Amino acid sequence: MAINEKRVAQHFRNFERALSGYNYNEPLSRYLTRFFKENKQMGSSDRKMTSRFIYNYFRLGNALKDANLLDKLCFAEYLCEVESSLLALHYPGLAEFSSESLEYKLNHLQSKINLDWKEVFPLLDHLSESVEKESFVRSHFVQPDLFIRIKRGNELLVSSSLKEKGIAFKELNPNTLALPNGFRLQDFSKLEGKHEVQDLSSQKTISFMEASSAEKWWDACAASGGKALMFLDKYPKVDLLVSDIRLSILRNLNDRFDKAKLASPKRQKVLDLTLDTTTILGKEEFDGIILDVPCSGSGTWGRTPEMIQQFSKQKLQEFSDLQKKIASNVVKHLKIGKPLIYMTCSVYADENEQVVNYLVDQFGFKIEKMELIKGYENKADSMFAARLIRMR
Ligand SMILES: C[S@@+](CC[C@H](N)C(=O)[O-])C[C@H]1O[C@@H](n2cnc3c(N)ncnc32)[C@H](O)[C@@H]1O
Repeated sequence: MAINEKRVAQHFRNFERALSGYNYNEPLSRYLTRFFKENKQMGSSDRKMTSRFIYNYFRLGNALKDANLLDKLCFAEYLCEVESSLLALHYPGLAEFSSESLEYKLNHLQSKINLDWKEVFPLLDHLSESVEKESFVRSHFVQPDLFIRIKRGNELLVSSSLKEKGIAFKELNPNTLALPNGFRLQDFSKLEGKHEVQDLSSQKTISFMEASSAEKWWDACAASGGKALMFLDKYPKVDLLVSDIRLSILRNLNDRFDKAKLASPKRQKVLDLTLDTTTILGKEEFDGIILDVPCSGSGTWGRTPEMIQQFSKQKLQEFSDLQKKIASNVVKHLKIGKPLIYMTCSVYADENEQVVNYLVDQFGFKIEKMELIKGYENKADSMFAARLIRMR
């Protein structure tokens, strides 16, 4: 491979500039969109390389903290790519092994430069017990897939349209497809409203939400309705109340329902679940509550690796306290004998099993089903879900 040294140096300078302007107050993807808009002189290959470098850099998380920027990027390129001009230029000895497995390359860097995989991801000793630590950490060097959930009744139409266009996809079940990352679904206007972008593990949580037609349910942290859309696609006759602390996000929910050509849930409320909910809901009780609580999002950091360096024990404690408070406040609105579906997109026991155990101890819930859904085995996010029955 002939290396254009000037181009490689230019790509590295672009990366340095993009990185130094990032202040972590917004998602990296949004920052980069703005950065590219403000730097119109950058061509498409410059933009592509800057994105690649900055994402790969963040994938190293907290490892190699003392290494200089160029070295760190080279090692990240080694782990994340099978071919890299930057690596070939600066570390030709490593570049020779670029096409080896990730496991091999991690071991190689461990022996060569003391890279310790245990330093990549924060607070590994807090992970839910069933997470296999090394595989989980390793998964952060690979970009997850893009998953869609096909609305019931549209399975054939969506998959045949993609086939017609020669798009390679994996069918995981009739309603779930994995697509190559970066695939521009928005270019397929014909398919609008017939599918939702939704991670594989998130789709799996539907098995925790078993409901019956005439029931009344509450999605208490509905956000823009990812779970609500999935729930009502399966249980269209359930009477669903959706609420969130943010009014703006409920507007997004309505937009998504409009696009999906589904009637938005009739009952919507802005509700802060850390406060007394009876002022708004009175003594209302539900046949089921979906509680997809605010969390660290640590099961999704393969998509947002910029978050890895920002996390701390204190933040974890704050999330765990908030989750216990929110869960405690919704319990009184659940009928006895009915399920609370507690969910996070976190891999930390403090936000998962520990909150469930708290609910069991404080309110006598029975655990019907509980699982850390291991997305890292399928190029997907990891999530936690539990179906808890109120016994008293
Ligand atoms: C993990 S997201 C929910 C995702 C959503 N269920 C979905 O599937 O798209 C958590 C939501 O909790 C909301 N939230 C945060 N603090 C809250 C509070 N104190 N009371 C109610 N909702 C809160 C956030 O606004 C956020 O939309």
